[in-house]
Amino acid sequence: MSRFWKPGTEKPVLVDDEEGGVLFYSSLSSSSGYGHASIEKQRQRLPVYKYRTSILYLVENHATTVIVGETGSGKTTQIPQYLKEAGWAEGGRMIACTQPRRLAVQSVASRVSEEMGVKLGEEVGYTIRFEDITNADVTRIKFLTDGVLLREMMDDPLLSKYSVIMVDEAHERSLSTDILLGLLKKIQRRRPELRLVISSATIEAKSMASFFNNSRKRQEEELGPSKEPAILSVEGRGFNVQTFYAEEPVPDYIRAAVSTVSSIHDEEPVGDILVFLTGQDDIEAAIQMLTEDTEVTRKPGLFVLPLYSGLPRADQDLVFSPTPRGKRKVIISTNIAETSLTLEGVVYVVDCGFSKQRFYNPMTDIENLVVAPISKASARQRAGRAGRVRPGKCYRLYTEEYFLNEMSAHGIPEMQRSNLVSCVIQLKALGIDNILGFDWPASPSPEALIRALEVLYSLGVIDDDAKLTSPAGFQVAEIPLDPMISKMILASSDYGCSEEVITIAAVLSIQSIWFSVRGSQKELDEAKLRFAAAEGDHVTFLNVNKGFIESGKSSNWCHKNHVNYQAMKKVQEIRQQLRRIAQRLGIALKSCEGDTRAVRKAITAGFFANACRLEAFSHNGLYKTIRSSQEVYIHPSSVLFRVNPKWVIFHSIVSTDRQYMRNVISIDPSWLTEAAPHFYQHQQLKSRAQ
Ligand SMILES: Nc1ncnc2c1ncn2[C@@H]1O[C@H](COP(=O)(O)OP(=O)(O)OP(=O)(O)O)[C@@H](O)[C@H]1O
Repeated sequence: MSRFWKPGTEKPVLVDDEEGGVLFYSSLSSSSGYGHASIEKQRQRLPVYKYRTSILYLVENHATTVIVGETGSGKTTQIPQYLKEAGWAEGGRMIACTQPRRLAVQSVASRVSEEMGVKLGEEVGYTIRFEDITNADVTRIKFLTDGVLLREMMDDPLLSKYSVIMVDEAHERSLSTDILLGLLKKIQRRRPELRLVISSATIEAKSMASFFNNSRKRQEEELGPSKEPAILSVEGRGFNVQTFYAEEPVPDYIRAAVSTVSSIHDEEPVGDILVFLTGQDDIEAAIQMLTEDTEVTRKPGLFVLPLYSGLPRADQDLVFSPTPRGKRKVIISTNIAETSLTLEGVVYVVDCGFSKQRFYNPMTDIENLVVAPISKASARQRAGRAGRVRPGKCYRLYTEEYFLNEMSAHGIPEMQRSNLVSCVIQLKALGIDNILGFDWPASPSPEALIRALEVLYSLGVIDDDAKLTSPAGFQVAEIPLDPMISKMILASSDYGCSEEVITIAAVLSIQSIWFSVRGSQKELDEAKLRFAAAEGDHVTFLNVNKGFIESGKSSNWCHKNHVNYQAMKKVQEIRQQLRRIAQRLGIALKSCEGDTRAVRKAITAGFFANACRLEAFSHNGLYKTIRSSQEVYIHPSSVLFRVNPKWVIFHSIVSTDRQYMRNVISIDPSWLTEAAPHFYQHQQLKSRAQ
């Protein structure tokens, strides 16, 4: 196909054989105007339909049912509807279906409402962070992120309004999914009438079922549903997806992805292309290569769209819009498009084999976001974005040998590679006191838990008995952000700078506000200099935001200043949401009118644990963290790169050849003891200062 593909290796790895249960059915287009009878027919052609009776029988008779079925077989869109049709949403009860990602929640909710012929937000609705499209009186099927369901437990610990909770894409093992699974198991003991459905295309069904096996622990086994989980395997898939592997390892996956898109466009029949890369930077680089004016890469007829979580909603929605006539859509995405999504026109998938993943080391207390190889389960999910409404092709930018012999079957659960501060505060807010003894689907390391407790104690969020403090602990738990950011917002109230700190919190919630284009680093650096503040990146963000507002939120202004217009729009959206939450918590909205000392003190109140000091006599900008003496450097993207103030605080770490601090501000060390006297003793800072 292109120089990356070995002719003859067009083995359809994902299907059994030509006759292997391949079903053909025509697509239900969103704008098709098909009648309800036609929709019914389409639903009946999905592989899961043959299992409708078995699914309903198992849910009726087992507290937990684990359902495994190929991507596109109909689990997400159909099972909630079957449950509703069978009466599980009668008497004011609701059916919940969780997804790890916001985008998936929105898109499946809108699909299901369309299939049911109802208005989204009425019988079928969804809730994601900061957005609730449901109606408490009429919504019967509710799609939501697993994080949102966890938050609902704060008001309703037994989730009493739900009769069935379907945890979809459970193979992802995100932090929130695992906390949710642990808590649902607890709830089941108190609510025998609650039913759980755990579903995925690639889950280890047996181990999930054994986690939920409560049968030996209960006396009243004869009463109610069986406590032994049922496992159901849905056979059959939608359409054939042929898989192609790279002939040789690929040295530069962005270039390889671009070249594969070019080849598909030149040689393959119509159909949109979905490309998986790792993050915004990769995506922007690929888009630039695909649209730059050279004969090799510029392809007329391509309609290229980015897709990543930091993109404003309206721009994300473009990927679902019909492809313009005579064009081929190319969606270049992070793994937010990996699960549950059906992008109707997509026929070709290009998988780079990597994603950005968190890795936390409790010894150094450093969490990195690193580009790491994906698992086979992820690769299958990515391939599964093709073949949903017609046959498709998946191009893997790695060799078949690598896939078969080196790629791990499943990724490491996020619980075992994350900083657990957010997780612990959520459990505390739900009254789970014995965190170390909690029944986890995969236990986190005790060191990581202890580190998290230490940090929360120092933030003043938990007390000597490890209980949430009042009001600070409860307020921090209430803000749906990382506890360190939430604490920074709370502290801004004391320092009279909540407006500025809320802007900073909004900027820190997205990947980057800068528009970086390969080959124009110099121009970007120059643009940054126009806003650079001697105090560091956070204050620089305030300057950029001010410029953006003063320009009348102009895209032209952004373009001239190498600022990402989409990102700035998103910042304004998040800002408004955070202001509303702050008001609810009684935080006075106030500007410090340029008092950057106040702003930095508020940041220190949240991020004191990330303090570092420049090593004495360091000529190359070597810093050490105060807590664990880890060697770190200021990232070249920071305005403090080469400025090297003596004391700094960072927001996050990225690892490449070294550990780099991203988003850095300079501080006065006395603020550390002021903000966290338990964490830093004067002595410790003094000895470090020498
Ligand atoms: N928005 C949509 N437009 C057109 N067809 C759709 C849409 N959403 C779903 N479908 C059809 O319904 C099928 C089943 O989708 P569904 O999301 O329920 O499958 P799934 O088994 O949950 O897949 P996955 O494991 O990938 O999430 C798709 O393969 C597709 O044919």
